[in-house]
Amino acid sequence: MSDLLVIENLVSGYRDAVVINGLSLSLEAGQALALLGRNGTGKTTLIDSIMGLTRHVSGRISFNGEDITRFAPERRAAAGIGWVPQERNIFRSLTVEENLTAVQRGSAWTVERVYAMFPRLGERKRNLGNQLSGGEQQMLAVARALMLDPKLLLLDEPLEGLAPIIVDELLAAIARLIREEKLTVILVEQKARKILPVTDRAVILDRGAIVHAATSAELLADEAAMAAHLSVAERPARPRRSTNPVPPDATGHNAP
Ligand SMILES: Nc1ncnc2c1ncn2[C@@H]1O[C@H](COP(=O)(O)OP(=O)(O)OP(=O)(O)O)[C@@H](O)[C@H]1O
Repeated sequence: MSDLLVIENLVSGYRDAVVINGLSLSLEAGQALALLGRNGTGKTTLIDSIMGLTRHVSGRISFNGEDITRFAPERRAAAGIGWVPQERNIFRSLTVEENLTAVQRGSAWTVERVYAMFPRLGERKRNLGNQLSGGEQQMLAVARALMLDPKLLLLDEPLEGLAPIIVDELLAAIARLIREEKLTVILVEQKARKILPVTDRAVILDRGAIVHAATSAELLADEAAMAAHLSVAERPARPRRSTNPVPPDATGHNAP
């Protein structure tokens, strides 16, 4: 398989601040990469740099055989890079269906195909964006990105702040995009153990550089690397009795 994305010695950041420090990374078409690391290690800055939203200092980014280093964000999107930022970019005053058709490129991804991937969106197709739960908004944000028929999908902490039941539903859809649709994906997440089962490879960032790279299966089995580079909260969950008799809010909002 050929590399869809190649990043060579990238240095980038914001105004005077250099955040990404000479990072190199390549991703084959059809691969899914987990982009991991503690808070503030540069994950979002790397995603934003791939999208052309940061200050470029030096280095090179190639996508689908083309040097896109100097491309504006819209040109990168047109070249096939789909982006779902942490802020869930959806039109809140449009219905679910209008959100989808507003961005459709007459591509492989139709509204019906999106509803087959996210049945919950089909059920809510006449609801406005601002009437959706957090989890539904996140599904809609991913679905909108799909309507642009991306070759590479960048997902920046899509699971953050969602109730466990919605996390599992969204993760199952992302897993289908990776395994069945063979979409190339970079998935940013704090909870490594949640996403490593659905990705092929993983890199861990610290201070804007890759400090560990492995297959996802290797990293999942590597307690020492997890402990060294990821948060303490990333220890395997032990079964324990619930102290809270109220189940989490199944709408996707955090339980109080
Ligand atoms: N707009 C900005 N201007 C200047 N510095 C920024 C800006 N955004 C982020 N930074 C800095 O860049 C560094 C990396 O932040 P970044 O958001 O990329 O980390 P992250 O790994 O995605 O963290 P998190 O998991 O908390 O989102 C941090 O030190 C942060 O303070």
